[in-house]
Amino acid sequence: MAALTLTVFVCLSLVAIRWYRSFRANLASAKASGLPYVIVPITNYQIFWVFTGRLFLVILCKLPESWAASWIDFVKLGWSSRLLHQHFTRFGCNAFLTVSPFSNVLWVCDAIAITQITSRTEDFEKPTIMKKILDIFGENILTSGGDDWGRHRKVMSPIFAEKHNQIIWEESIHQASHLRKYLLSTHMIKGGKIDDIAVSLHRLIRGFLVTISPSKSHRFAYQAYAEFSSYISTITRSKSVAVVAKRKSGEMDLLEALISSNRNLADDASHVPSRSVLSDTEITGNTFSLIVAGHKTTAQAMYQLLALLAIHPSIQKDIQRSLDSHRRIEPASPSVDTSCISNTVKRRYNVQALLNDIPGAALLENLRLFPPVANLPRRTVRPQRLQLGDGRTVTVPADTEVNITIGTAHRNPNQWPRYDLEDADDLHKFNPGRWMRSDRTKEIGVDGGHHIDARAEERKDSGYRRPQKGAFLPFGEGMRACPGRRFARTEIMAVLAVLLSEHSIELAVPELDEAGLKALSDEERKRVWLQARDRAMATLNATKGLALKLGMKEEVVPVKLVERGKETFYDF
Ligand code: HEM
Repeated sequence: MAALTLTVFVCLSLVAIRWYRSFRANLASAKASGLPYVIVPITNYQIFWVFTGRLFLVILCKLPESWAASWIDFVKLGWSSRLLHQHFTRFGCNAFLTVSPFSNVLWVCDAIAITQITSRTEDFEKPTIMKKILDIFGENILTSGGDDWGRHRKVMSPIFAEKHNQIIWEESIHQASHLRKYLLSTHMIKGGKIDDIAVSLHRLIRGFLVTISPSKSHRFAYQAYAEFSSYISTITRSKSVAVVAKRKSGEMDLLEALISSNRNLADDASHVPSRSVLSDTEITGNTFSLIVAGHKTTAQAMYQLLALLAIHPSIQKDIQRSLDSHRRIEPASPSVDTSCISNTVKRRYNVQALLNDIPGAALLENLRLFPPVANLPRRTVRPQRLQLGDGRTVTVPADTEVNITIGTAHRNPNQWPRYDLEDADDLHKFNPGRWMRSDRTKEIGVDGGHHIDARAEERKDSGYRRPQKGAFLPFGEGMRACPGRRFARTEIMAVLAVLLSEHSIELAVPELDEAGLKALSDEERKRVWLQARDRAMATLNATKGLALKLGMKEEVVPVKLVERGKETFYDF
């Protein structure tokens, strides 16, 4: 027993010495960096903290405020989405370091610095923690780096081509028509908790693939993993067969296009080294990456936009007017037959016209306020010089975890013009008008920012005001920017067209049925509406970053779909 105690004591002492040394080194490099810094006991990047932090936080939160006030926020996941600019203001800088025995973390919402970080992909690389989590079905575009990433991107690029937009539009219209039918039959999306496969996958990782664990959730997670693996393999095999038949006709869906692109490179192996071709496992990994990168992000953006429109009926009206004005004149009756909505809407709208008008501006404003990807993680291997917007040049130490806080960058008062000069809270408000070049009613003062176009490609297809480069990046920036952004925008426009051309989305009040709502006096109705609106806004504001959702159940805003003109709350 004494020997065991001694061994444990020696081991713990060695670990403590190691941590102390590493802390000293991290502190010294933070001091030399020229950046403000704060000392914290742990970083969110420690995998064991990601999964157990909530337990320890219960204890840490009981510490006297004088001990913990300076650092407690930084050990909580998603602090930047909740507190936004608060700590940046405290440090008087749009970038600062947290220093711990494990690593230094750079938190940054400075547009000039962000642009350098996202463009210097070798200096600021993707961290390996993502790799451990997202490689479970095979290496893929999300987790690879350097030449390997180039290989994945090259094989995948044909599936993001403009010509596939039509498939996306049509399929989205089709799916949205089902959603519309569902909403009309069940009356509302009930407020409640979200659960999905991502939760199961998260549990799987947390359970360290424990197939024989006594925990029900671990076993459920393993089952989800096994079923999903088998689903992806089956679908990939069947698509491989389909590709052979469809290769000439050019009528391939996205997965078929991916497989075909890989085969084309394989056929061309005499000109291209064969290592540019993806293995079967990598194809499976990339199929999974599309689901991870494309599904949750777009679903989240769509949900938030619908909730915001239910909270802002007058903006919803503007969108409906825009849908009306962009509706092509049909030779047949303009009234919509519910059974064939997909065909009518498919023919009626031009997605680009919608993107260029209020619906597109509302989407941008939604992505500004609630970017589905809240943080972009990067990492330095060597010390890196970085220029900040205030003119200073600092040195980010080697082995620093870099965290671009997108949500904070999107509401950074130093980089964003105010739309409404009289409203101090303007940047926290949903105001699609701020994007419209034609809306010159309230011209804006910019503190240190300029209106310059972020991407030539996006400039081409929109008449929007563009914020300073690095200040708006819901789809990332630089070489690793989201290749699916056009898809996402098309999908979301299709959903708006199907749901809002003949109907309105309204906040639901689960505690009152239709009869109860009808019986209310105007004054009571207004009170109920204001309460529902404040509750809904609080729910949206409490939404944390997407990555966090992998392990958490979140409240959603309850909404319902009603015929246009028969809304309960439309006149407030
Ligand atoms: C509103 C919806 C979406 C948002 C907000 C979004 C956001 C992002 C962001 C921020 C990144 C960059 C990550 C980084 O730099 O670390 C990214 C990358 C990526 N996205 Fe999206 N995305 C969306 C939809 C989609 C869709 C629909 C697809 C596919 C169909 C997709 C596929 C990808 C892929 C493959 C990457 C990795 C690119 C690379 O590393 O080269 N995304 N996305």
